[in-house]
Amino acid sequence: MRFECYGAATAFVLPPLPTMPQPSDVSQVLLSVGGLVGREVDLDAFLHTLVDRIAVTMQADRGTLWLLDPARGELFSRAAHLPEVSQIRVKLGQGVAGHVAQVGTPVSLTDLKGEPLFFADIDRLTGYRTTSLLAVPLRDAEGTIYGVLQVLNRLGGGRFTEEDTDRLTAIASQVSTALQSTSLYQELKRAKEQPHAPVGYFFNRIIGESAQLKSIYRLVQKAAPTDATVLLRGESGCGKELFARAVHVNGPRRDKPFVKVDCAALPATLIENELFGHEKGAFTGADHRVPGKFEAADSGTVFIDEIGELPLPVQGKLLRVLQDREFERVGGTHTVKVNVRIVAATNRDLARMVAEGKFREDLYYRIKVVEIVLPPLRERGGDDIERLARHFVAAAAKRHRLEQPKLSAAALGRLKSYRWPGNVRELENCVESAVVLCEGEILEEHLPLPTVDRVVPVTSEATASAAPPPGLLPLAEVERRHILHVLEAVKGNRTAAAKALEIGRNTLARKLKEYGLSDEG
Ligand SMILES: Nc1ncnc2c1ncn2[C@@H]1O[C@H](COP(=O)(O)OP(=O)(O)OP(=O)(O)O)[C@@H](O)[C@H]1O
Repeated sequence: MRFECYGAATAFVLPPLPTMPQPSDVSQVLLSVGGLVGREVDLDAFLHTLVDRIAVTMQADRGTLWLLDPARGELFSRAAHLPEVSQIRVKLGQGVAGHVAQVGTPVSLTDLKGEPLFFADIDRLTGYRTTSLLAVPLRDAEGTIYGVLQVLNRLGGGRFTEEDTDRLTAIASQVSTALQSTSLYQELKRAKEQPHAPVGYFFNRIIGESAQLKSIYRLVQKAAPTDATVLLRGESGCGKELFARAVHVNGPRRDKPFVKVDCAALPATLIENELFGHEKGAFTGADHRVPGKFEAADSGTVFIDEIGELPLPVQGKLLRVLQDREFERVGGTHTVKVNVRIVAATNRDLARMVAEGKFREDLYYRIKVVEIVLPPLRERGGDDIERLARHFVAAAAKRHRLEQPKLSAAALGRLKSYRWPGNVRELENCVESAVVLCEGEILEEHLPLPTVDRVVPVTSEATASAAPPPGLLPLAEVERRHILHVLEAVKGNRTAAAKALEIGRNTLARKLKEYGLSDEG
């Protein structure tokens, strides 16, 4: 069994269930859930609501929707009351769910001690104590099993009755019908058509259905199961790290560490140390041997973010890791062998850096074995912007425990027409701010967006003009906003911001002061 943590997200913690819910009948669960399907905004949220409702209807403490990953012969928890871990995977035939998926008949258990079907490892690892359990198979329109619906711990004690089994079976058949109108169904269909393409948690936190993103999903699906080095290119905030994680969790190293090194966040002098570690006595104050990220990631993946910032001497050392999987720690002579996959990302034009002698050509070719170019948000089309915006509205409302606001047509129009220089990260921040500031409905005025998007037409003539046409921003304002965008894009890292702006850190500090922006951090 494996526990997997997808992406940066931590386990999905659900609000507590109401105590002792009133029993309601099957049609009632599905009636309420049916309404949600039509408004599927976020598949994760939808599935969790579904599991919530099922648990309440079945008077159970917890519920799990397991799905089958045919390529690996495993079941994975696609949505569950599972605050302890992100996901559980079990082999077909393993545990009650694995058994039900294999034989296709429901199982109800109460006396779990010594029960051979019960896989106690899950309880041991989560710390949850299962006292009763009911699991039924989920079948598609042709009757093929593709998952299991399971509830745990009947409220008030005792076992799940035969009537409960019938009720959960009826729910399972209706859940299957409901799922057919979600993108999950497409995912399952795809898995059937391509039996070697495993399914599950691959893109489940990546929002986007545009043609560009779909072709990227296909590329990731091809590249991930291999050990090929992947280079992700794209503007800041367009999802490079998210896709780097998708490459990792979809590959054979998914159970091993995913270790990130952000070259833009580190002074050049420290990058070598960070990647390769150092020996005791390597420099003043080095009183222990400290392993670097490559050692920490052994057997896993090292994600090198902003690889274009790597100083030339360190580039040589990285090349050796890529060629021979070995290196020496800083200040050491002992050769360390590592087994890592490398995924790198950049928003720089590496080919140009090669031409300018700033990036080693041999390293460039070594890292771009598979090159994935992520489109800027503005090129992904209005539909993807809308999907992302709705997803972020729901996520921000949940995070801040606010009622989910509506998104007015005008606000949505504005979001769709804006150019998003900071890409998805900027959209995420913009929507979050609007969710916090609005009252029940996000209007255009709640969106912290400039009234004029394009900085190009704003010239010194415009600012000098005695009567500038309305709507044109003063140059200083454009600069102020641009600095803010850049800072947001680099998560407030001033060294990285100064680099992106091609100005010194001191100049940046001066400008921040000048524009009344925080001088901190
Ligand atoms: N397709 C997407 N679906 C959902 N969230 C996304 C998507 N793309 C990006 N995000 C979110 O936007 C933010 C920025 O994404 P990420 O950090 O992966 O971008 P990046 O390209 O690596 O940025 P940088 O170059 O600045 O490091 C994150 O919070 C991420 O979760």
